[in-house]
Amino acid sequence: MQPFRLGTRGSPLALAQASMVRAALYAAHGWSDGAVEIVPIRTTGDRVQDRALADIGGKALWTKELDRALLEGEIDCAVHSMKDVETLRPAAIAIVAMLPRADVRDRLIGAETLADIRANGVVGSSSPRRAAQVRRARPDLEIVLFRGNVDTRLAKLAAGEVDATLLAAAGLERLGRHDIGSAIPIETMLPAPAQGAVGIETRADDARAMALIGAIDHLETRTCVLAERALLAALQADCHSPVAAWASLSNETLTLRAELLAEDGSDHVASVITGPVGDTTLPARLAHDLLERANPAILALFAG
Ligand SMILES: NCc1[nH]cc(CCC(=O)O)c1CC(=O)O
Repeated sequence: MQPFRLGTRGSPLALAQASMVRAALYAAHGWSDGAVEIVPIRTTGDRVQDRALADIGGKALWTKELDRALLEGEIDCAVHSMKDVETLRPAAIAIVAMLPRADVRDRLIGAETLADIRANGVVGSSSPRRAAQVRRARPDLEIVLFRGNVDTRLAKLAAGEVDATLLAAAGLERLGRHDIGSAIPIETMLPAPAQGAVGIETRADDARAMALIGAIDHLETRTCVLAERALLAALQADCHSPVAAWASLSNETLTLRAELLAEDGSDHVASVITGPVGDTTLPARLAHDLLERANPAILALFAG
């Protein structure tokens, strides 16, 4: 039988995530070694390292080549960090499953807490959300563009290019580097929508792949992450928009928290909504509340 082909980006983090999906498929279906083939696909986002991804085409940079390979049948499914997947997906592609979510927090590397970074210090980040949240806590800090994979960033930090940087705990964990830096509490730094979640997409008309992948879905994770993505859609946020969101689920009750920030962190608006998990109006209602209370400087970054 032809192996089940699992498309992924080729970065160390992406390959680690693809291996996790392969292991989950082996466990769910009792498949033996070789039944799944990991197919690395190079994306534009992997090639361009010197500019913020928001400035060169946004999240599509990570998905375009994988979408093409999926739609043309070169792969049977595509594995993504859900954080990097555009809010609006082609109708022919379905987000079928997510692995159990990892730690959603950011980790600070180079200092124990934001308060410990030296006065007027420099923090490396290319995330509008992290930049705004850091400057809200520490308006004296300078934020400089910082991209590249985890090892590249850590090397730049070690070389003294910056005093500190921030990385998702989930990515560090998956690379076996969970000991690096210290976790920033969610109350200080609400994470990016979908942070910590690995998702798998198939063609919407491929019933076999949908069933095989559906078997490894972690429903709680998918429910929460889809609520966070629905919020982004309702906000008409793009990757320039400093937005944080985190949904959690307990006893069939969904709690969705979110925060919109001014780019320089000088202003923000935060809100939370709670309701039955089946109530699909929660994300749009939260978005409405946030946009209604946001000042013009924040509003300019949202609603298209
Ligand atoms: N934008 C890059 C990216 N996409 C997903 C992760 C981490 C893994 C995750 O959030 O699931 C990272 C690196 C980071 O933000 O530190």
